[in-house]
Amino acid sequence: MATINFGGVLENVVKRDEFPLGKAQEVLKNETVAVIGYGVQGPGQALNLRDNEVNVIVGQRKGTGSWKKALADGWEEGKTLFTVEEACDKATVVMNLLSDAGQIQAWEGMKKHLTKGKTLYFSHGFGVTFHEKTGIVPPADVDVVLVAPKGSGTSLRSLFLSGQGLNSSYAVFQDATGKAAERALALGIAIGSGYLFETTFQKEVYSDLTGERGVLMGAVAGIFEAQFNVLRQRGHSPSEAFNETVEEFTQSLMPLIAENGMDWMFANCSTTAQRGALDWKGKFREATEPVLNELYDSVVSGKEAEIVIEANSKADYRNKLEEELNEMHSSELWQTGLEVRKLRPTK
Ligand SMILES: NC(=O)c1ccc[n+]([C@@H]2O[C@H](COP(=O)([O-])OP(=O)(O)OC[C@H]3O[C@@H](n4cnc5c(N)ncnc54)[C@H](O)[C@@H]3O)[C@@H](O)[C@H]2O)c1
Ligand SMILES: CC(C)(O)[C@@H](O)C(=O)O
Ligand SMILES: [Mg+2]
Ligand SMILES: [Mg+2]
Repeated sequence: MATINFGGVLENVVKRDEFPLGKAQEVLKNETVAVIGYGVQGPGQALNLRDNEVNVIVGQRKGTGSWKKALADGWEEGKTLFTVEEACDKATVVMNLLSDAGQIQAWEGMKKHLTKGKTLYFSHGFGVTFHEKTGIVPPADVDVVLVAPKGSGTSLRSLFLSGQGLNSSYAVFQDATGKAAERALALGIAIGSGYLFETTFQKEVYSDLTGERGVLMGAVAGIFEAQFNVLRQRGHSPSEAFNETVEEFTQSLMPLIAENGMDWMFANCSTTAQRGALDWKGKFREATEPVLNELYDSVVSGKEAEIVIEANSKADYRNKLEEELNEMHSSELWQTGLEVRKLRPTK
């Protein structure tokens, strides 16, 4: 553990140099780790574990698109690729990476195989925190831990391959063996996390649901649409509206924020831009803070969880999501984006 001063607040975090991969491999050397679910997070975590020489198998519904993806990634049926229940039976560490709604449907079948001393792992606090809605109550004699990468499974894999890492939070919900924290950290390192920060299942799900509905996805999508619409309605061309809203943000200014913070990005823009942005930033904060509080309340009350469970438990939930994504894809904003991306010079 390292104690880091985050802008005046001291926090303990776990870095790779204190919990090196060798230590993680040692902790996991006698374990059979089953990654259950091969959607987005499943492949990222399973492939990183495999490359880190952890004994890992995959459990997935047979015949699905995800099953085919697992085969294409080199998992072998009957050797390293099994049905969900078979994999849970073989495993000593069960990594539940089914979709959050899928976890409800699969729970009774999985629970049978969670025998004394095994570890049950999640990458979200959803199922356990909202147990009244999900029915997910782990047996008392298993360790229950969480490692939640703060980003897409796709980035978890690509950052691993480029030698970097995605930060993750970790939590222990139940320590039946006295080894739960060590196991969580070992798994966190072995899946390719950058640094790990401690949380609880409840705090993880509250912050995660807020973040993705807010700044990370919902808010950014909404504010892009709003500004693009205003510029188009005021007579600007698609090129101008898109470049001034999205392309400049992702290609020029966002990387500067990532590199050295917001003030650094501001400092690399004109004094004209800095003056105006500093003046308008407060208005945007005031306009959005009530919306974010409304969102947080909706998360805490369980309403967001209910919406997700209700929508994503339907047989055709994927079609419905795809339809909505297609609508986004075919909008003038994102069709402009499609063409603008093609116009990016290549080496
Ligand atoms: N997507 C991400 O990058 C990401 C990031 C951090 C945390 N998480 C968390 O990780 C977990 C997995 O998320 P995901 O986005 O990879 O999931 P996903 O939506 O891609 O689904 C994963 C798999 O679940 C399977 N599945 C769905 N319903 C099922 C059922 N009833 N029985 C058996 N299998 C079923 C699907 O076949 C799919 O392969 C979730 O808890 C999620 O909140 C995801
Ligand atoms: C990648 C995200 C948004 O961070 C994750 O929380 C998810 O649910 O997919
Ligand atoms: Mg999430
Ligand atoms: Mg998240």
